[in-house]
Amino acid sequence: MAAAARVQCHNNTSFTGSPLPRRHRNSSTLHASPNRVNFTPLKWIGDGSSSCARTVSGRPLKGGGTTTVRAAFEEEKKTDAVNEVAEEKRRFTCVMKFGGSSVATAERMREVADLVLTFPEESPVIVLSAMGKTTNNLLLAGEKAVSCGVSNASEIEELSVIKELHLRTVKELEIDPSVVSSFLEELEQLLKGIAMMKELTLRTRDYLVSFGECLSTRIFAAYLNKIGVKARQYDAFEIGFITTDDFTNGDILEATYPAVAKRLYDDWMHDPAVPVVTGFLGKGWKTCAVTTLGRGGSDLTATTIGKALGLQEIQVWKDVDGVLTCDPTIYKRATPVPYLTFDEAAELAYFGAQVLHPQSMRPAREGGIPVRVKNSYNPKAPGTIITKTRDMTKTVLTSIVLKRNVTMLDIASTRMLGQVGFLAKVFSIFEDLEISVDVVATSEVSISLTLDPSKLWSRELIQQELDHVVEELEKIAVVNLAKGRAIISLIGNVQHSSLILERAFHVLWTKGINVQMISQGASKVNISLIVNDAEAEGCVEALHKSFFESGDLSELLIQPRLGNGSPVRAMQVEN
Ligand SMILES: Nc1ncnc2c1ncn2[C@@H]1O[C@H](COP(=O)(O)OP(=O)(O)O)[C@@H](O)[C@H]1O
Ligand SMILES: N[C@@H](CC(=O)OP(=O)(O)O)C(=O)O
Repeated sequence: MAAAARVQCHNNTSFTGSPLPRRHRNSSTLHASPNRVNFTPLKWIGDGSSSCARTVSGRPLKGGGTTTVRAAFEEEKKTDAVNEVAEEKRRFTCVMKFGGSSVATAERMREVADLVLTFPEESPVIVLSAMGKTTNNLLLAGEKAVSCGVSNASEIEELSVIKELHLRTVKELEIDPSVVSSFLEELEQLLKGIAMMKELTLRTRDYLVSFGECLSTRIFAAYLNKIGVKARQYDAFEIGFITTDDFTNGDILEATYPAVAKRLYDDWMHDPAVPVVTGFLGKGWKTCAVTTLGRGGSDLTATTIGKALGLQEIQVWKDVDGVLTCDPTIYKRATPVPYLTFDEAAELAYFGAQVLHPQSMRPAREGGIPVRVKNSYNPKAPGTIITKTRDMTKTVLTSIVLKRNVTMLDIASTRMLGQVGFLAKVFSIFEDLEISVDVVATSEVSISLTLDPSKLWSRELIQQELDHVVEELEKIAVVNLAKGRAIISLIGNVQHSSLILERAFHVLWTKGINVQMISQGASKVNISLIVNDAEAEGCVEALHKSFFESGDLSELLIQPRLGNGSPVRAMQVEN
């Protein structure tokens, strides 16, 4: 990231300003001008009437007469003003998002603040998630409130955990507890309200979980101010993050980009301060109520800001050394993947790698902004850099992703409808019921597909919805429903699909595993295999050993030959 310190201006020259107000900077620099944090000392200061005048940039002025000198000086001032506006617009260089694990305690908040200050040439926008497990605790507290009775709402264990964590944090960071106290009181009132109503709607659920990010960002901004770094807290739903009204899973609307850019730039021009923005939250465009972007949605907040401000880089700081070859909690010998394309990262996230939010690559890809995944516990690790393209010549497999608890449906046509009508009808049933389909394999008269469990909120609902789906499908087909399946997604270069499949099937055959369905995504980076859930972890481990721990697979790549016998050139996958 240090390399990114040099900021590229619109006019294609570069400057090395330090717009980040920081404790090391003297206050006269900071307040040199209300609109400028970065004050470039003039090499020559005067009224421009001297015949031996030099320009502010130190170049001798052409011509000697007073009028000429003054005119040239005025001209340079104008150019400066234009450049200054260009510079001001380029004030923010990157967005730095820190997840819950990165800001779990006071100690972690201190370390994150130090980390931000380690890059003195950067001028970041900070995005934070809720501290540690706060989102989970808020959700549990809400669920308990529904049935605990008003008089017991204050005693909900998770409420005490949340209060204790945030009050301890402000105490340890030596900041004013009023930063959080009114929020904690309001949270308790909200839980009493839920207890009184005996219901927790999705809208209330979103409002409830928003307390997590509202608290963490207020604490962090107060801490930065305390250590002399001027910072300003923002609730995303107040600064233009406009979403659909799909509570718990809001989709960012286009209007967000200009609105967020305007607000952050305007505030910066008026009174520069490091923005500290709540991740995960938005405002429904019709209801004007607080929405959330789906679990892990702070990544999406960060990439949205990156695109809105046209930043140089989007950084997402996690508790792992980047995107790994598989989930380290499934198999601990996973290793970092240094480079990924947006396509690979999106596919990986969509198929269940918790490390990135599934939608978060979209704004980065649209804005052409590189995303760097780093470890806040180990900042020296290079991490993963995600870009539009990368050299895929030697890439076979990049990562293995496991999605558990998947339901598979085999749907065979009763031939009441023609081939086209059959497929259309099947998918319209899923559309009507708003059920998301993950992996599909189809023949003329039968379809096998899997349903995404995370799109359905609770277990009861899953059963209810499944019954409904089967009922509808049985009007046109014979349906076989199989629960307890898992999707193993092999993310890599599908140009080498034969090699990938040969390896994968050999490994699974050796283990006596029966693959129940296979699908190759149109994205050209994903091959999905469906196996029994109970066998899935063992499969991932065996596949990992074979693909990543037994020599360089690229050496096995046989240069494909064209018809005239010449080798195919190195391939660059375009997304
Ligand atoms: N392929 C993968 N690479 C890295 N981490 C993964 C992968 N798959 C799953 N994970 C999990 O994602 C976690 C990091 O994501 P997340 O919990 O969202 O971090 P944060 O809360 O810090 O944003 C890791 O601790 C790891 O367990
Ligand atoms: N706090 C929210 C949003 C988020 O992005 O969290 P994290 O960055 O810790 O995954 C959640 O837990 O879903």
